[in-house]
Amino acid sequence: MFNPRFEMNVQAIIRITQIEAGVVTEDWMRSDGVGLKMNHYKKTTEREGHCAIDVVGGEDGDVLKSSQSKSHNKVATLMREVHPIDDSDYHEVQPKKTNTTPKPIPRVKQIEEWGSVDLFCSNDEPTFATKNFLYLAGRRYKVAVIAPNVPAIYEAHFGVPMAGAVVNCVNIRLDAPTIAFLLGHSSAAIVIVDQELFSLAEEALQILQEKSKSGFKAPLVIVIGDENCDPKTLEYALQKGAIHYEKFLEAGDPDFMWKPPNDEWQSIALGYTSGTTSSPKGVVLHHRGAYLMSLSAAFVWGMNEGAVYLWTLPMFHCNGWCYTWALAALCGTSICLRQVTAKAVYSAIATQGVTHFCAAPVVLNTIVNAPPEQTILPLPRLVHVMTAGAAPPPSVLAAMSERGFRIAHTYGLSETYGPSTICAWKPEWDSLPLETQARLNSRQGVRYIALEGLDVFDPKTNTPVPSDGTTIGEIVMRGNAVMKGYLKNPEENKKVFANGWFHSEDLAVKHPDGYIEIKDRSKDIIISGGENISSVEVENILYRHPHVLETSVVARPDEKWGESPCAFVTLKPDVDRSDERGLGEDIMKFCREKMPVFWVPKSVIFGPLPKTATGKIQKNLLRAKVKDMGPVKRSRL
Ligand SMILES: Nc1ncnc2c1ncn2[C@@H]1O[C@H](COP(=O)(O)OP(=O)(O)OP(=O)(O)O)[C@@H](O)[C@H]1O
Repeated sequence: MFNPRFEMNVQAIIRITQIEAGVVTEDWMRSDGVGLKMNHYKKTTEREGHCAIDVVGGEDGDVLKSSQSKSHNKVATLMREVHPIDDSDYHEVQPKKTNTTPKPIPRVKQIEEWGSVDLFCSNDEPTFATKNFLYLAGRRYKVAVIAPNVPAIYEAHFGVPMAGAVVNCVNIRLDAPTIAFLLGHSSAAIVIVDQELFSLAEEALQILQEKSKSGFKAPLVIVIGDENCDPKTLEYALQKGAIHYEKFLEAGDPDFMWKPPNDEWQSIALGYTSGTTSSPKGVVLHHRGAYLMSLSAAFVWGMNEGAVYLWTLPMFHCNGWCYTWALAALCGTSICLRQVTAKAVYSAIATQGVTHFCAAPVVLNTIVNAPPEQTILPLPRLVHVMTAGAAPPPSVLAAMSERGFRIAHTYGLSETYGPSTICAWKPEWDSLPLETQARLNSRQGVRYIALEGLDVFDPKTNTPVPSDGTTIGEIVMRGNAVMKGYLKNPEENKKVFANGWFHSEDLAVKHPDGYIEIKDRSKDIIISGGENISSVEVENILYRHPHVLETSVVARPDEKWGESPCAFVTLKPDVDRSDERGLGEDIMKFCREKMPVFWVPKSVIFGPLPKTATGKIQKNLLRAKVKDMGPVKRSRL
């Protein structure tokens, strides 16, 4: 098998709970129960103000809602009769038997009743419906969460796995047909949805029902209310038969004692890739990986107890790179942002004592280009920023450092629980010029501590490339911090785990100091006249042009050279756009001075760049656009 099974009897979530609870009270020693976890939460909150969950909203980043002891255990309670997940889709472990005795319930009658009204459970008595539904759902259920960064999605990261279920946080920027596909593919038994996104979920479920023809089992729908949102969306959801999230919690049993997973290999989370290069694939993560990655997420960043973390990174993206669980382990405070703007980020830093946040490079670009009246500089304290998701241009890293942010650059994928490498800072870099520091820090770096193996392989020989900084190969990983596999996708699993390694499809070089540097994704590399051009390197140079706010370079078909670079550029707001042709020529001239001539983009197109919810530029859409434009006709080179 691709991921070695380990014999140590480690139970991920329990360990995390132990860390939280172990520092606080002897109570914990008596049991691993959730009730005691909550005791801990309560005590810590009262004593030290930790573990609070605040919602910061609006343009101003004001705290809108504070929630200090939400009942993860109650969520878990409601799901207690469910057996462990059957993972037979992707490995051979036999499902474990539960030792709870199922209650006799009128199975058929209930299923019919639930299927009948507006797709949702319409039972007048939510408690009854919920408990019974979960029993009926059996042991193969997943709980989908469709929500921005609000406290409920954080809570779901605990309540759902503690119930033995798998949490599937859905990208909220997807359209209804794609969400319908995901819900159908994962067979979500429960959908927890933010009131603002209820109509989207409703549309998705309608599509799913139509497509399913027969055998459609309507999931139970739970709606998260938020007093800061339009009350009409909540009323509408409730009218449609959705259960109010708070009522759902109230219906739980506070004395419920949760059970650890029987096997550390049991699934904890399902997340779909963002689909920037292909259709979304369901990445299944296990408890052991989540546990190890949560601890190393804190460790590599030198995060201490009591960190104040701003949720700029969506929790639906690789479970917030495992910082959801890491923050609980550290008794950290989570500041949630419904919408990320530069103003809200600076405001939260000023008013909430933020010490850490994670963000894709495009978010950093927004922060450095924020109008001066929105910024709070100098920063009131050192703010640590972790960036990943795309290659950060050195110019953006330098600008962030100038503003007093300390950047940790990491690289990884949904398939590796988020980060797999970190560009570990070397003391000797301290004395280097800022630009050199930024260039060194823009390399992807060295293996994360939780990951057993990471290398750059020659794709033909499957052996490591030399550490010469020039030979390009594919980044491969293996070990605990690699997913179990893609859900219901044996073909892809076979492909990505060929030769006992996970194949990332990212192309990189290894430098003599062992640090890796990504040159491109294999699908993004531009092949012009037989020569490889790294779109990342062309972009990094374009980012140095004074008028360029954002850029992305893709291959355009070229009659003479096969492909040639085409640059999409968003100009800074203060640039005079009356002569776009002149601006394009100026950019090409700038490129000619700074890069080999065959790298120079032959077309420059101005406009906003399409992005995913995680801030990734959607090169697939740009490629489709250049395809429509047709090939470059007469190449002068
Ligand atoms: N620091 C980084 N530098 C360069 N590229 C990065 C960095 N971090 C992440 N990436 C890119 O992001 C990819 C992982 O993204 P993610 O798992 O979010 O989904 P996706 O790969 O965009 O979705 P899909 O596989 O459907 O295209 C990596 O394979 C890599 O190409």
